Amino acid sequence: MALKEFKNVSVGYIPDTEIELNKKKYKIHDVINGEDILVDTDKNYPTLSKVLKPSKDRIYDGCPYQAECGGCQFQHVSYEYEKKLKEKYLNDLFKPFDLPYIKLVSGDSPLHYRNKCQMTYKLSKTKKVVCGLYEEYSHKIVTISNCLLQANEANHVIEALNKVLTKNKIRPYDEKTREGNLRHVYIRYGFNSKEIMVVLVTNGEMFPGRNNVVTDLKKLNLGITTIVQNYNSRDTSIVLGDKEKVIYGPGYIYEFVGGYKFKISGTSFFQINTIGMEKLYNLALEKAEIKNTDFVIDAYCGVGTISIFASKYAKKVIGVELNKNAIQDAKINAKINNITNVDFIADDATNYMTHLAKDRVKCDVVLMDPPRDGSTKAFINAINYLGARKVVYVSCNAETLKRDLYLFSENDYVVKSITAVDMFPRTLHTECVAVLEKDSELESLEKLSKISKNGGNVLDELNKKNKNNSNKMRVIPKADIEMMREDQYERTGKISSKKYKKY
Ligand SMILES: C[S@@+](CC[C@H](N)C(=O)[O-])C[C@H]1O[C@@H](n2cnc3c(N)ncnc32)[C@H](O)[C@@H]1O
Repeated sequence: MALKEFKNVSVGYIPDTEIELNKKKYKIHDVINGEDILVDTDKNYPTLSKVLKPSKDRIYDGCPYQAECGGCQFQHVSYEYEKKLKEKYLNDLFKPFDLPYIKLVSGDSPLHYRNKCQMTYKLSKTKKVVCGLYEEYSHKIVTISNCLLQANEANHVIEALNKVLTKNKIRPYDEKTREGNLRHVYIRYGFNSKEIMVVLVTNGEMFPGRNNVVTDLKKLNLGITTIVQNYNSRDTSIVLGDKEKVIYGPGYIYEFVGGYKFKISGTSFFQINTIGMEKLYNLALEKAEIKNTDFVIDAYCGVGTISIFASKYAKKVIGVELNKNAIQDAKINAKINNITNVDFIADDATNYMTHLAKDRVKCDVVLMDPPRDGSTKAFINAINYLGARKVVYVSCNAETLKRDLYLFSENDYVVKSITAVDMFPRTLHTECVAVLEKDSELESLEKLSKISKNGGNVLDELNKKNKNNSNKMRVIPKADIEMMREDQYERTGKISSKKYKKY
């Protein structure tokens, strides 16, 4: 083994360091700033062999799969150190906005917090059915029997299920040959309801041995309340296909959060950290300062969780979401919680907001929680026309949040604060709650000049624009509407011709 020593390595926000070997650069994972390390240079890709001088922040009781598994990035450091790194990253990233210090609020225990688990399958050398997560940047499956982030209940089901699958000679799906049956198993666990949903993702509808697997699983009394078969025969790395069959139980589970009951189907989005989720929503609503006369829009609403949390403060809440199944669940969720001031609409959020803006609808507060790739320019422009007093932007991707905050700043909105909630301990991710206010033009200009590289020029532009528009009720120019529609078309490939109610 050829070993090479690197002293006092330097690490940024992500716990890896860059080394140079034969004029090529390589990333070495799982190191801490200032450590001396020994690197094995024999392999195709050099790897960490030994830490010669460990940092005081290094821990040794983290996950045994950390070196190979791509699921976590911080299992080798103390949780305190991880939080410090994440907080520093966020404060540096959002520095141009000149905000109060961004605090990272802890979500929950850093271990066994995930209510959702998703495993991929293969045959072991001894022909047993085993499962695990992918290696970083690859589709090589690292066999895992007890993931430290997943709920213990889900780990128990996975362990028992693997034995049942082996006994019934189930063939795991092979990505290369596209043969075999079982692709993934996806589990949802209700920490509060104690209900468990098992989704067997198969390569198409045919699943020989399915009935025996289900019978054997039920006999084990693991607390499984429903089993669903999801068909996915596409050549894709997306886990779930779009067709499913309920094999046992109702096909969904319920979960209780913040005193509300939520119905969750296999394909609907639900926050993966149940305790963190309640903290996140309460923080977002505290920041939103909703009044009982307010019309609130909850965009990208999923199964309606934030809308339902907001309903007790607002006069009316509209939730909009692309996934039709999630909207069906959201409507049921409002009903089972006896909430009558919330409506849900299945549509692309940009499309919906653009139509509202076109119809000169006004709203008071916008709550938005888009997926990782963030929102759109047209969505943000539309909020300007809807005149929301406040926007609370919940984001699981700080980079796209930053991009979108710039777009808000080009409109009449000022970013007031960002608070982060550590919903995903031991991984690189965090959830941010950004608060924006429609503010006096003067303050917008001042902020914009601070954050823009060409502050002076933008100021002149805005001064001109504001002079023309001052004291006038805004009328959306036709060209702007076309621009919004085009932008929306780029993202979704379709424009709805639906007509919308006015509120
Ligand atoms: C991060 S999740 C938030 C869901 C919900 N707010 C929650 O906390 O459970 C983002 C949601 O946006 C939905 N979504 C994705 N693209 C969308 C679009 N273009 N328009 C509306 N909703 C969209 C997804 O289906 C998902 O439910």
